[in-house]
Amino acid sequence: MLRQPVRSCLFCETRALLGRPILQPQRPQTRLYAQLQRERAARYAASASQPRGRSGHGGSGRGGSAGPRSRPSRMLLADNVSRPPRLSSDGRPPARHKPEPFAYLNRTKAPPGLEPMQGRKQTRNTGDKFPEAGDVEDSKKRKSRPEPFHALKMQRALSGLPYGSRAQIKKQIEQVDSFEALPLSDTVQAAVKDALPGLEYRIPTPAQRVAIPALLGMGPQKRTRHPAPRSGAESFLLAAETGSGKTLAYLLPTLDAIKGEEAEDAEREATEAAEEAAAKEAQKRDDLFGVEEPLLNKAVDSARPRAIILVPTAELVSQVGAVAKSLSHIVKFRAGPISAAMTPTVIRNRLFNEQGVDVVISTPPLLASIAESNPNILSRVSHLIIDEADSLLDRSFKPSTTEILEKCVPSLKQLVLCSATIPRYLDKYLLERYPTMTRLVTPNLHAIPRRVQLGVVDVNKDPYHGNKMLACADTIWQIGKSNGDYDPAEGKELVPTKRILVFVNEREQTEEVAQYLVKKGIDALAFHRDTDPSRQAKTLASFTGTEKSKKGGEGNEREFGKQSEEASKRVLAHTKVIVTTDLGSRGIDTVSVRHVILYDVPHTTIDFIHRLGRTGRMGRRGRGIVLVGPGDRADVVREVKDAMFRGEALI
Ligand SMILES: Nc1ncnc2c1ncn2[C@@H]1O[C@H](COP(=O)(O)OP(=O)(O)OP(=O)(O)O)[C@@H](O)[C@H]1O
Repeated sequence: MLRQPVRSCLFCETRALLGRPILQPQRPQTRLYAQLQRERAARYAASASQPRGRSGHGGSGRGGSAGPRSRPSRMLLADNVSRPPRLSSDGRPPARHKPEPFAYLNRTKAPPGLEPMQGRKQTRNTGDKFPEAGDVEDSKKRKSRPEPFHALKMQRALSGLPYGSRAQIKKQIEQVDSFEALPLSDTVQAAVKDALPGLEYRIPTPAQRVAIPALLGMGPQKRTRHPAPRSGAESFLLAAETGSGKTLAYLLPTLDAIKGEEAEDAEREATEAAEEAAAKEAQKRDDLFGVEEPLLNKAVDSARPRAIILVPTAELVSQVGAVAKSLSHIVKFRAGPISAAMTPTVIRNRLFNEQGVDVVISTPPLLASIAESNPNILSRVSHLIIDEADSLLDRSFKPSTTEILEKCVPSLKQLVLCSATIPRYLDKYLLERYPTMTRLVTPNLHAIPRRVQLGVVDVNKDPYHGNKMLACADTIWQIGKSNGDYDPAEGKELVPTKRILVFVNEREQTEEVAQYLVKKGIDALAFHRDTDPSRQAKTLASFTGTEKSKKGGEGNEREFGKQSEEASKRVLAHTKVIVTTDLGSRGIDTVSVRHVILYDVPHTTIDFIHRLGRTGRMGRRGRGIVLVGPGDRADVVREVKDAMFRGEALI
């Protein structure tokens, strides 16, 4: 009986019809190829005698378990595949008929005839030849090196300062190693010791070394593109990193200058009075029957300060006012700090004092409104200082700041803008408005102090699962519980209580986060623009180290402790927290703060610098912790962290 053929697929039938393997390659029968075919045929014949496997059409199974009638794999390599090609009689590889399209792959040297042609554009790696293996590696290395500030370049908020200029400034200020080396008068020198009594405070900071000689008209100054004008006020931009003593850097030369002016005025008045007396005497001698003129009381020169310092917040008014007051004991001048947090009576008494006022410290809106009703108040100002200039020339403060500036112009001798950052908008504005302005910058401008470390908490991970408030509370508990942060050998202030600043981006969040922290047994207070001014001062006092008396300190302890004890039984002892916005990040000298938590990733590097600048002040140690939650720019945080690690300036 004729055996029925096994049911097979179209593929097998077609093969049977053709009488040869259907996918037999149509290549020229070279000797090597013929040998390969013979070997394949033998293997095929051997496998055909084996029992049939599962594969219907004789193809090999997937995992390489070839069936009995399986077709040999087309991927099989010839046994002699690794043999080098046979050389011709002159020792060269046999000539090919046709150059294969991929024949030039994997070569490290250009084949003869393919050398670069004359006048052809050369490759970047080697200049005039085909890249060597080493060159290729070099270029790979160059390419693979991650480009710094990739994410930050997208926002690029700060104006740059070349590293060459930084090195030059560093070299220039190296020689000044004491306050005595600075061109300050003896009285001001003596006052420095009074204002900075600690032993560690004997060396001027880079900001002071750069600014003091320049503001006194001595020392090397870096001019902008245009030469300084012969007449009119001199203008300066003092930019130095946070916590670098900028207040004294502008205050000391200003006091020196106004004391000099005062002495000149007194001398001139004395000469004028002597001349007047001599003239009267002569007139009396000539006119025997003349009636003596009655003595008139000279009008008191009240509310006509010689210097004005503008700052953005009431807290800064009291901070700078306190420094000025401590200097005034020796330098002998009258300082009048005024802010909206004071009563109208206090403001009036400070400004319209019958003994006069020499230096007024104020916020721009308040002074602008006073100057509207009393224009005389700005008629004698010779020195105007705009502290935190990046804020005061920003949209919200700019109208009142420029109004004061314009009113001061007729008598102004020196304008000083002071800031920890030079944002690009400020740079542009100053180049247009004050093209001759002298820029006094420090070598570490825009870098976060070296002793500040940055940690990152990934809120998306366990155990927070995106809950930022929980992550914040947990971080604070960990800081509060740790005991390794306070090193008595490190600074004079051994802080028994840990002070932590938490920065949020939106004002509304301050209350929300503070309340949550209180629920978790943490002593936390919200600090924002709408906080009651007297409470604001109390809240900040223990953070800025301005609480002097024990009584005041106890008051603050009570202010802080009250809420958390009410809300929770489990209380984190010896830890105080302020939850604040950018308001708390400008200029406030929070010397006792060792930890700053960035609850939100700041919008720009400007905010990074100011917020992290509340810790690690004046060479102290500090730690910043960023909570990176869902939707936060982790790439920006990574780049800031890398830059801090390398000690580089942010962009
Ligand atoms: N030469 C000095 N040596 C040691 N400490 C100093 C010196 N000059 C100032 N300080 C102290 O450094 C601290 C910071 O000073 P200041 O507030 O002026 O810094 P800043 O540069 O204005 O900071 P910010 O940019 O945050 O406004 C103050 O406590 C001040 O007393």
